[in-house]
Amino acid sequence: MIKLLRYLEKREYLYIIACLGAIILQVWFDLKLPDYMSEITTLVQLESDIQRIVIAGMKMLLCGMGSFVSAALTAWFAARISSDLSANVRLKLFEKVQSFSLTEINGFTVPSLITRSTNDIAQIQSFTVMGLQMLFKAPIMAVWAIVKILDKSWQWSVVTGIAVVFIIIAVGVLILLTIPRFQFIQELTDDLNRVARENLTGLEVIRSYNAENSQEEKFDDINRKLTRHSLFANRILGMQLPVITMTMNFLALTVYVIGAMMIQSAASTDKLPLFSDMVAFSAYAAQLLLAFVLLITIFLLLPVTQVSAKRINAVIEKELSLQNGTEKEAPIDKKGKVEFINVDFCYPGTEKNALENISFKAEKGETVAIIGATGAGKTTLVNLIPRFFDVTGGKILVDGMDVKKYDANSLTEKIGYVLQKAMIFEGTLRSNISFGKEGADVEKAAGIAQLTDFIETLEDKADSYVAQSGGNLSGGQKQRVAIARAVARKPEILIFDDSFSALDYKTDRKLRAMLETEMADTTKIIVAQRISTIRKANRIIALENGRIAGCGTHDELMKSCEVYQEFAHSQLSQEELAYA
Ligand SMILES: Nc1ncnc2c1ncn2[C@@H]1O[C@H](COP(=O)(O)OP(=O)(O)OP(=O)(O)O)[C@@H](O)[C@H]1O
Repeated sequence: MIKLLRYLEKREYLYIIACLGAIILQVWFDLKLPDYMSEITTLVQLESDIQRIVIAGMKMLLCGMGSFVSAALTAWFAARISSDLSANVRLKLFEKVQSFSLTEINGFTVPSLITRSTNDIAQIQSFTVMGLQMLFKAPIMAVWAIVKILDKSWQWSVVTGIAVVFIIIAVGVLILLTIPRFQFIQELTDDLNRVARENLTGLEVIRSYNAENSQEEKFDDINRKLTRHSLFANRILGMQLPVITMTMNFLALTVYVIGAMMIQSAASTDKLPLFSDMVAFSAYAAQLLLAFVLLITIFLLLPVTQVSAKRINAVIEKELSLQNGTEKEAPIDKKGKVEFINVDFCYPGTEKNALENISFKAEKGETVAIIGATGAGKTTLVNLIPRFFDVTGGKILVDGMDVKKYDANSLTEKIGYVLQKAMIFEGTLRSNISFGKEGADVEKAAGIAQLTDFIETLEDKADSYVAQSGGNLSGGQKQRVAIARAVARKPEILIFDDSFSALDYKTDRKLRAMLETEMADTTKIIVAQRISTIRKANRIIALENGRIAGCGTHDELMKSCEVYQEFAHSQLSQEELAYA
């Protein structure tokens, strides 16, 4: 938690000082108030002038108002500081996650990164807002109140001491009983979110398989557990206030009983000061108890917050597995050239190489295709070019320079990557196509990606609204938007990871023809399952279990590569080849 405080800025430290000032003021007002109570009691007993009583009453009222104003100021400053701190931490976390490679993201997992950026930060924020008020106020209040009561009577001090010990134990036990439950509740909430999310995203599948009942059972099971544990935790926690009130009442009663006995046996001149002291003492004792309740609450909540702080720090301090290079450009002008030299790759945490001894070249403007069975390593291979992962053996050169030497932005600037699953952002078709490239020629890119006909049917053309994840687009439209986005960057290298699979044969053919003419100088690396898509490639790499089974043109592979022949024969009977 302390580590996170480094994200406070100068302005917030000033707020902390102001907050501290407001707290001291509030404690002063709170503890000054019983003095006037005692004064009024004495004045009433002595049947003094009503004016003096009113003045003392006014002072008491002012103390009450002063306490209210300083408490409000404390809350204002605390809210400001905690909001600023969480905003700074959230930004830091976001920036760090942006710099992660897939290794780190897979290591933490996406749901966990989301929870850390939301729930864990919310926990820090609520602890800070509470902590700032309690952590400062409680010790000041406790010490001040002890100083005030010590010179009164040792009998009163002893019963107050007993009440303090009792309340520390009672509140402590109650909180300790509930903390593990709350941690469990957090896990169950995650589970509930997971099932609810699965339900919403898989609605069509659930309906078409009549699986509503089994989904409902899953939900019901977690929901029941959550309700049971929440009920237990809240019932226990609900006991806290009655225990505190009961202890305070008992303390007040005992102070009055002891006071009554002391007054009875005191000399008549001491009776009145003793009575006033008793009134003031019970008010101080109540404040002292409250201070300890605050302290114990904050100390017991600290471990839970500590867990959140550790989870956040783990992300912020995570060492990047990919070190960014410094070179912006390769020393020799070989634009668009990609070369794999004896590349091996093994996923973190696995033992078997996903790729082994991969070597091939793609010259500027060439089309190199990669084909292979499911799990052969096609996606893994193309993911290594923009450095989503680093090779574990051999090297990859882009424009003649090792990809590890490039500054990350300079490398990605050269590459237009279309993922297997098209990623669409909420916005417009235009914002999606020009994504990451201001001033991109959206209409031209849309033309190459065979989107123009579709755009023309829309009322707002390229400025038409696109829902989150492309919810209002078809699979093929999404893929074409993603292709247009990659093309709009005018990259040196275009990578298509099975990006034509959702297109009909005719659109696929037209799109490839446009790529050949309009992007003639761009190197194209195409992962595909259809022979028709890659038949005309300059080079085709047939992958089998992470190794190259054959490399050459379609005709060469048809003669020499068994893996490729199997692919071709399985598709020859289909219309596909005829369209190629
Ligand atoms: N993040 C990962 N961690 C561990 N192993 C992985 C990971 N991603 C893929 N693999 C494994 O690496 C191998 C190659 O996977 P890859 O996704 O590259 O195959 P692919 O040829 O693209 O398959 P498909 O055509 O089905 O997309 C598979 O055995 C897969 O299980």
